[in-house]
Amino acid sequence: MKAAKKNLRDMTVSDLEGLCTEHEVQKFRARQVFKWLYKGIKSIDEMSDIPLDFRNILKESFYIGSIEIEKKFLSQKDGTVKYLLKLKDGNIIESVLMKYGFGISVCLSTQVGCRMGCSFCASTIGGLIRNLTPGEVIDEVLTMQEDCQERISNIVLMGSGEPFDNYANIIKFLKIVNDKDGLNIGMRHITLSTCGLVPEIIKLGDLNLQLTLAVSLHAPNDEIRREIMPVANKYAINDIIDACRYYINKTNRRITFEYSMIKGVNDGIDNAYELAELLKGLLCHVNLIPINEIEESKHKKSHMGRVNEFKKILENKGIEVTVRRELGADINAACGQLRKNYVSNNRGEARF
Ligand SMILES: C[S@@+](CC[C@H](N)C(=O)[O-])C[C@H]1O[C@@H](n2cnc3c(N)ncnc32)[C@H](O)[C@@H]1O
Ligand code: SF4
Repeated sequence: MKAAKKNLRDMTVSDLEGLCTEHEVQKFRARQVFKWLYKGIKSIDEMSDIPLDFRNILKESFYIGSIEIEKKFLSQKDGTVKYLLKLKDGNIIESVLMKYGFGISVCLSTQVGCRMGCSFCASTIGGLIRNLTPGEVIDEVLTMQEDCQERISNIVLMGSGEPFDNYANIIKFLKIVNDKDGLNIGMRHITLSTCGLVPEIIKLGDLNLQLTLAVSLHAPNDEIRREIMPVANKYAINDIIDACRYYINKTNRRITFEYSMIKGVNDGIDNAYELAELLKGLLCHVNLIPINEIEESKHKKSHMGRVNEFKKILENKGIEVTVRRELGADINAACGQLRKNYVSNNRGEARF
């Protein structure tokens, strides 16, 4: 049986060079083909300077990916746009476009669903359906860029899914995004957020990519973390902090710790002191986020007064803190909420 065709945007320049070698085509054609993929073409036939023979070879095994906009929601409050995007196989993902003073930032999904089971997160309801390919994540960017008619300058991998649970594809995605003939977005304009998979934090540190790593900590100790994040049964908080220290030493980059504040669970004054102690001496920044409540979870958001008290304690201990601005609050702000409301599914169990 013939293998299914692949999205040509899954290929890095070196993958395409491999293809050239395989078909005895001159290597420089690889970059030529790659360049075309980011010039807005919809078919391989539009690659006018690529010899017909090679175009035919490409057409046998590849197509140029595209994603359909299924629905679009525009926030009346701040101009944030949330998209429900339909993949080739019919799966739905959500992506968000935000306008800031410095440019346009997009928040991308890396998987269809997620298997990590965090108790406050809508993305994990229904479990993991499948990983996104590098080209599909690229196509999220291109679809939003075409729709808004402006260049996207910043990327955050903070939509549905755990990027480190799809490590190889996400590294490929980063290479393509960063390539001057790809999307030409500098690593310093990219943030990757993880729930704290220790081996992958170390592997990424070894690559020294200069992107911003955000670690979703959400608790100052293992006991509270295990209550809300099943992944904490696999990786202890001290091992995460050690991996972060390794990452900082390798890259010289400041790490962001995400701390979603849940009333009565992780927002105690003692929790703030414990967190300050845990992060003492680390090159880091803490982002406090009052959780977005979702109907499937009993968690409630912390009062703003408590969030500010928590912030002050960390600041007094010398830790840099911001309280994250809530964008698109009027259009299902919690990540995964739009998709979940659109696709009805059974709750998936985390496997730890
Ligand atoms: C959806 S996750 C995707 C990236 C990665 N899986 C992670 O957990 O860091 C991005 C961030 O959104 C946070 N998040 C998820 N659900 C939330 C909610 N209901 N309220 C506030 N933050 C939430 C996560 O904890 C994480 O910091
Ligand atoms: S917070 Fe991140 S890791 Fe946890 S369930 Fe949501 S997407 Fe997955």
